[in-house]
Amino acid sequence: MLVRRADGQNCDCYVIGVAGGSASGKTSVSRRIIQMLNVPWVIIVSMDSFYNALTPEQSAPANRATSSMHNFDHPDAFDYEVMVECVRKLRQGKSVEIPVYDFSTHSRLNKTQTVYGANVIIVEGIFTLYDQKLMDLMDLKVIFVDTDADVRLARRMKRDICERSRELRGVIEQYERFVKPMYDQYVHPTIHNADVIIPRGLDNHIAIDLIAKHVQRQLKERRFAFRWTLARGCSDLNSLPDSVIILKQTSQLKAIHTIIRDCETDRDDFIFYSERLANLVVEHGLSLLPFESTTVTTPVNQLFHGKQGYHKLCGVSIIRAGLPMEVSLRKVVKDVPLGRMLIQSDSKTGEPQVHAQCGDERPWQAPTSDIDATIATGAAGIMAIRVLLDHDVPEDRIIFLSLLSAPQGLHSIAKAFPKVRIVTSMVDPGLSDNLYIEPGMGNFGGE
Ligand SMILES: Nc1ncnc2c1ncn2[C@@H]1O[C@H](COP(=O)(O)OP(=O)(O)O)[C@@H](O)[C@H]1O
Ligand SMILES: Nc1ccn([C@@H]2O[C@H](COP(=O)(O)O)[C@@H](O)[C@H]2O)c(=O)n1
Repeated sequence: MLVRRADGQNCDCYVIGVAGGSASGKTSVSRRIIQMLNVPWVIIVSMDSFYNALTPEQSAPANRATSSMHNFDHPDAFDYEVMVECVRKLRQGKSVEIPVYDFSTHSRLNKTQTVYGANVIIVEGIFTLYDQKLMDLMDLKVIFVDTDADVRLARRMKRDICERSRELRGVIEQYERFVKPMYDQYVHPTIHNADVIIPRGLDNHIAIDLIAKHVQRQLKERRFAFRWTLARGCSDLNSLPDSVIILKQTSQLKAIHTIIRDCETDRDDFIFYSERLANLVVEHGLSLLPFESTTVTTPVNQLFHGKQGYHKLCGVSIIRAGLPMEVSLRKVVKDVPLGRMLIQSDSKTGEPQVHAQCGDERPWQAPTSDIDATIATGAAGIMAIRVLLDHDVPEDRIIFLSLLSAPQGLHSIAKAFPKVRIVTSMVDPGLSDNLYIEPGMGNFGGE
């Protein structure tokens, strides 16, 4: 069953907004909710990242001396357009570049942080319940952390001096001139937009527990949605994303596929020919690696100008379907470090879940080959790639190798991770009602 919201959108993830005065505990409450939720892929997006950059005049050294000269507590201090676009994309499972804000210089740094879509997105900030377009993206709108003003001032003094390089006098001046009046005029009235109000913030264990349980229930109800949303999210099955590389459809390749797909083929032949197919895919994937020029001396004392590159490679296979391909990678690249991931389908829902990850003694390095025998909806592939990204593997260094794919899965992975290249030996027309590739090659890697 595909769960749909009243506005007709697919429920692909759950967005919670956390609003409240400065130092009321928004960040702390958001982190606590993550702990209590205990689900994979939860991210916090802070409004602080979307402060407008000061004008050159405002940021001149003379004016920068104290933060009490600028009003950072007025709703206009934020770039809602960019923020709404970021949250919208994250909600669709796409990756975004979030600006990095520096509180000591009141400016955006020249770098961004790549954030990937998640199951739950927590958006926190003083004005998260101010902008209608932002609130329209929220499922739980949300928690207004209402904490006493004197408690907030005390926390803010401590935090701003220790973490934001501020002087005590400046913190108090800023508080009296901007923080307090803006809170009374603009922040506090947004309490009317909240679905849930938490007095005392982090100390209110019961309220936080209730919220976590509510979100868990909602996620449970939607657990069918992930694979179905991916499968149905692709409208154009005839064209494929640019990041997909399909092996040349030669007669030899088709002959190998014919043997593997034939239900009459015996086990030995199946293993032999699927290994041959895996070798072809692995070899093609390796040809995409960056190679450096090098020169060697031949046995007749002549120079040969060649290439080298395998030393930075690491393979990660998705258990169990990816294991036969691991053998091919080991055959082609001697001593390649290998990691493995177990992504199992939930027995009732079929939803993929990461159960275990293990690497060999060497850390996962870039470039990395992520290998799975088939890509159907792309759900397991997306999970596997997220794990690699969490281990700081750059997206553009990941090459996903697969023997057989469905267009839906290729589109899903490419939409979420456009920089990941996907090599596959063949693309079948589509998916069956129970989300198997058709005509397919059966349960590859099964008993
Ligand atoms: N219930 C609490 N008890 C004690 N300190 C707290 C509590 N909640 C938050 N803090 C502290 O107050 C400061 C501001 O909290 P934070 O969660 O960052 O607030 P916000 O995100 O609303 O600005 C942090 O140093 C945090 O550790
Ligand atoms: N350059 C800046 C930008 C913002 N502030 C203050 O930060 C507060 C919001 O952040 P919280 O984590 O406390 O929600 C806001 O009240 C601004 O006054 C700043 O001091 N300098």
